[in-house]
Amino acid sequence: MSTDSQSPVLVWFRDDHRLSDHPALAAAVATGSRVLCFAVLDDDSDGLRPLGGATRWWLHGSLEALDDALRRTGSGLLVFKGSALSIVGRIAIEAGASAIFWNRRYSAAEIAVDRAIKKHLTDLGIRAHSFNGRLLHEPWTIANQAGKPFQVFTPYLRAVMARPVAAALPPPKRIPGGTWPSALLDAAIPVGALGLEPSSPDWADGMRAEWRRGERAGQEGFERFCRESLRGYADNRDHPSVQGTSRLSPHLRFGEISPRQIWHGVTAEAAREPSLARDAEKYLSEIIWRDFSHQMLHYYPHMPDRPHSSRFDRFPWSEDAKAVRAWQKGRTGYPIVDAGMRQLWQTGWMHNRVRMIAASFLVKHLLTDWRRGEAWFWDTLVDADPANNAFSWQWIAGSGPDSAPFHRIFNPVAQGEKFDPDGDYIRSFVPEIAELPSGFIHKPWDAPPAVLHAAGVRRGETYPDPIVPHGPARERALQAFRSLRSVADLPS
Ligand SMILES: Cc1cc2nc3c(=O)[nH]c(=O)nc-3n(C[C@H](O)[C@H](O)[C@H](O)COP(=O)(O)OP(=O)(O)OC[C@H]3O[C@@H](n4cnc5c(N)ncnc54)[C@H](O)[C@@H]3O)c2cc1C
Repeated sequence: MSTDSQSPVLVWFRDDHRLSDHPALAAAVATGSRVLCFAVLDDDSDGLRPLGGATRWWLHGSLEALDDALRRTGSGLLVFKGSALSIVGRIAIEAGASAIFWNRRYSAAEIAVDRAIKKHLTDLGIRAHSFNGRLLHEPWTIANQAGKPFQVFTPYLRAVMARPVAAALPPPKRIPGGTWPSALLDAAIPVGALGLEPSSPDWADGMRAEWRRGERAGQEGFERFCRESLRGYADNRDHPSVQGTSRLSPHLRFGEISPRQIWHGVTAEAAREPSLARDAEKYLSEIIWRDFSHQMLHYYPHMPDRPHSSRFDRFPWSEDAKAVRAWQKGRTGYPIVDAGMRQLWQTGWMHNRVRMIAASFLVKHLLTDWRRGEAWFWDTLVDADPANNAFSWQWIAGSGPDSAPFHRIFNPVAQGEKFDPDGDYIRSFVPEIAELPSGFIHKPWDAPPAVLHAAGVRRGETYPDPIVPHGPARERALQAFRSLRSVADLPS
């Protein structure tokens, strides 16, 4: 790739906040030109969903860490705010750039923005080069025998497993940074002035205590996972009181580690130690779920907004604001649901098994439209991801492609007893019932008065009774689902 060696080239970072395995950065450095790096906080482009509170908090630390890493390597990061379409052309012209490099994005709205920018730059004689830095395989590279996107995960998984994954690139040793023109230095906004971190009130203490943001933290987290938790992952991943999963989701969300790095790292572990094969395969299948949900969002851009299966268009959702509030605050009276919702509020993350239980409770026990839950997770998860979040909510609601059937309704007590048998997870997030013996921790309402008294629990006062009884709520959900079927079966 040749460029005018007098002119700088630009690298536009977008949710790929790392130096290693960054194909756009590597290609920019390979030109031999000076390399100027920037990011854009874009809350304004049509169709791009503004970040929620927790991801804004993460983004602050992620951009600071990226700037720091770029500075240590010879460059640095400028951050601009506004619609990318209006800003990126201006940056390229004022910087006198000969070319711009970025890693591709996959939602329809993102692609539309990128295409428009590319055209604008090309008209100006500035070359735009794009790469895959986000997925194992881009959506259009995996198709079924009819050349169509897979709708079902298992054959998709098989197709991916049969393919090689491109090697992960090393970080550049040195980036030949350049000088930004003063007009752009003036237009850029220091990360601290972007207003990404909450101030009054500052609700991020729990997240600060839980997480380190940035590439180094992501890479170290991955090494720790391989050392300590990859063995046993297939069994432990369902137990929320065990450190059994990688907790890499926010790092993957912001591209502080790439799926290729994970793929090759885990594959190498399994090659070194064949007894890890089952755990490695299970873990890689989760990384493939991530690719699959990105493929789905790419081909079905409505995924966050409306049911994929149109029969759910007329689902008789109920609007019980008080019940939704109790769910959000972790006050439903079902300890496993409440523990999950409080973990989410305190730390910005929730264990996958508990996400499934809590989401199912909202959609099926409370008959709340899954979009309400999706929006709450979007605002509160540090890993809130347009593809994974929407796809997972539709999966739970039964309206998505290859979903759990609607009539599979989790019993929150049985789920708690199965996956948190001693109640350790519940005890860490629902302290007001922590003294209950394990036999009652999942159903405090069954505990005799003496047991409640000894544990300092006053039903309905220190801890709520269930806001809906399981049996009737389950019946109501099934009834609603049946009504849908009969409506769908009517001749139109
Ligand atoms: C209702 C609901 C909403 C969800 N919303 C999100 C979201 O906004 N962002 C998000 O990253 N994940 C989401 N998930 C998927 C999953 O819960 C998280 O990816 C996982 O809990 C993250 O923890 P981990 O990194 O320790 O996972 P691990 O078990 O260590 O998995 C490794 C990685 O694989 C990917 N992955 C794992 N499970 C899934 C899955 N079911 N679908 C797609 N990718 C997966 C993630 O990138 C994850 O970091 C959601 C699940 C549910 C049920």
